[in-house]
Amino acid sequence: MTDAIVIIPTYNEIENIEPIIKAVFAQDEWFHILVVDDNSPDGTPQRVEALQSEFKGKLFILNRKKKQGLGRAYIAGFEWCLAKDYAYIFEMDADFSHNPKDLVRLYKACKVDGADVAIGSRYVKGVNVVNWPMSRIILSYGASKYVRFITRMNIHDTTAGFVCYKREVLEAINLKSIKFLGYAFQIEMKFNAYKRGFKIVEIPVIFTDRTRGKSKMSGGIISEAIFGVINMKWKSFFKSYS
Ligand SMILES: Nc1nc2c(ncn2[C@@H]2O[C@H](COP(=O)(O)OP(=O)(O)O[C@H]3O[C@H](CO)[C@@H](O)[C@H](O)[C@@H]3O)[C@@H](O)[C@H]2O)c(=O)[nH]1
Repeated sequence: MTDAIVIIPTYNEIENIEPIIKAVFAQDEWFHILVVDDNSPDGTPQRVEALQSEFKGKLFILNRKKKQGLGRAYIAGFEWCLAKDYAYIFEMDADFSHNPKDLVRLYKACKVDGADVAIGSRYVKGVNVVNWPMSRIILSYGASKYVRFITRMNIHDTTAGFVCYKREVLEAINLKSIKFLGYAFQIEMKFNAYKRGFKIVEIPVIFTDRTRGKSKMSGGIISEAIFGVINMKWKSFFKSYS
């Protein structure tokens, strides 16, 4: 019986979805996968469904009606996983920017070494990013520094999207209260775990930019993060995290 599931959010990932599913199952035969798709028009959900008979009982898909952002997709995925009895719930991109081989390192950090949240971190020592344009590195690294300054969280990679959460963390966070839609969602989740005193560790990983398909990064996602973080910190003065 497995205790771990990897959530992979997808929007138009037809070129990546089959290889990433196979790469995850190749790491650990016990991992399950939940793909959360926002009605991708490129056939991503149909490709997942076609693979379900090959990976019976361990590959699941949550089909959502329309594109509502990374945050909403993950919240729906977390709720799905919490309704089952998974103890370790992962976030991972579909596009191989996160190396599936690192899944086991994050898993062990939680299961063996006792972390509540294990972050696959690009910025523990310097910048471990391959093939990103300089503008994107500056944006991401700058965002992490900015968030660290505003929130005072002792985390280097606050926007990381490669994370293992212990079930208890997701149960403690009021998921309905998580408002951000884009990558700021990643910051809000970590802030909530940090405020509640959960043990958060950063496992150094190398992030490699996608070679297939397109990033969904947009100006709206950036401004949500810039202004949203200040708002989140301000509201935290009046909020109880117990
Ligand atoms: N279901 C769904 N999935 C989405 C949506 N937007 C993005 N995704 C999926 O979420 C994953 C990450 O999206 P990308 O658009 O590839 O992200 P990125 O630009 O490479 O951004 C990376 O860096 C961010 C900032 O550091 C991270 O916050 C982010 O998680 C990711 O690792 C991919 O699997 C993509 O298909 C959405 O609205 N809905």
